[in-house]
Amino acid sequence: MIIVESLKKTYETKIKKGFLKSEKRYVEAVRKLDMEIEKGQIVGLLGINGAGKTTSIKMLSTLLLPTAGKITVDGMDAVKDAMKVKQRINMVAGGERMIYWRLTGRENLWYFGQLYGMENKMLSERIDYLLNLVGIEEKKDVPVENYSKGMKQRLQIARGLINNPDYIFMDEPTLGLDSVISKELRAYVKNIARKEGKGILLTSHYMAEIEELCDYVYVLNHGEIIAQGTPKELAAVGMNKKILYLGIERGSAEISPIIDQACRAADHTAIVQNDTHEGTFIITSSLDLKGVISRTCIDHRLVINRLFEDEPKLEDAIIKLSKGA
Ligand SMILES: Nc1ncnc2c1ncn2[C@@H]1O[C@H](COP(=O)(O)OP(=O)(O)OP(=O)(O)O)[C@@H](O)[C@H]1O
Repeated sequence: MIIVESLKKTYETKIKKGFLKSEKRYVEAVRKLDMEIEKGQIVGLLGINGAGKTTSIKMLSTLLLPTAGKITVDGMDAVKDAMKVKQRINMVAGGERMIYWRLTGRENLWYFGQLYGMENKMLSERIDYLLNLVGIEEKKDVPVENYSKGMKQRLQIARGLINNPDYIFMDEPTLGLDSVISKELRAYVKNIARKEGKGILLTSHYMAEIEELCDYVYVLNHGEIIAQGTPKELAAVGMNKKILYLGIERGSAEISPIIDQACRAADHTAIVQNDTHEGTFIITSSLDLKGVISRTCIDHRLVINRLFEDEPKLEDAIIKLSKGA
């Protein structure tokens, strides 16, 4: 398990003040980060631009030294035992960084495997396995510059798995990919966690991706965790009113006051919008009015053809949480 305790990163920068003078400036990119990542789990790290996600991932990947706090990877300190920790982790970045275009897919994996000091036979077997896992075996001897965007990103994932890490940090892995390729890539990410038992930390600007993939989510704002929970729990935060959609067969002008009165009797703040001709209603209330509506329709012999609640959206919750903080 990875345990992150009170992690902090302050960048020190210099601003030019005149010809010879400069002034020191401090940016508190991460103020206090506490989180846990278990093997086989996909954990999301969310936040608006500049919240501190990339800085956090860089510290977890041992690329950046924390100013304060502690990261423990399976009992090992990520700063003191950095060399041992490096063997257990890896990072996958979005876009086209960290791969060499002139080299083939196989040559890229060979190069990165050698950086980990892997023995030739073992590395060769690992590469064959990974090329197969991410589905680019057929193109393994083609230079990467001839790969499609999706293939390059699958190669990125294979590169991130080259040292057979227990934990992978993925920073925007589907950045710039179209929805078909993103979907395909999400399936690979899921497989890596579920079948290979890897612990994954994922940042993404695509909320649907976080909702689909993550078991647990941390929301970062100005370098601090302001909320955490399952995507469903977090999405519910953004929704303080329930929105019900009701459809009634053979809509007529008489139905409208019946539904309106029944809803307002249960919750006087309820708002009922309707289209009598279509027999459709949108009901906004702080209470769950499904039972009231069903009973009213039965009493008045009205046939319901649809009654469903609007699903709360993670995106709305994140915006609300960030604004509130
Ligand atoms: N090398 C650096 N030196 C100084 N300040 C930095 C440096 N890197 C990042 N920052 C600042 O730290 C803060 C957090 O940046 P970071 O890139 O970690 O956020 P982020 O959540 O990943 O943002 P994005 O979603 O835009 O990538 C920002 O205010 C940024 O300007």
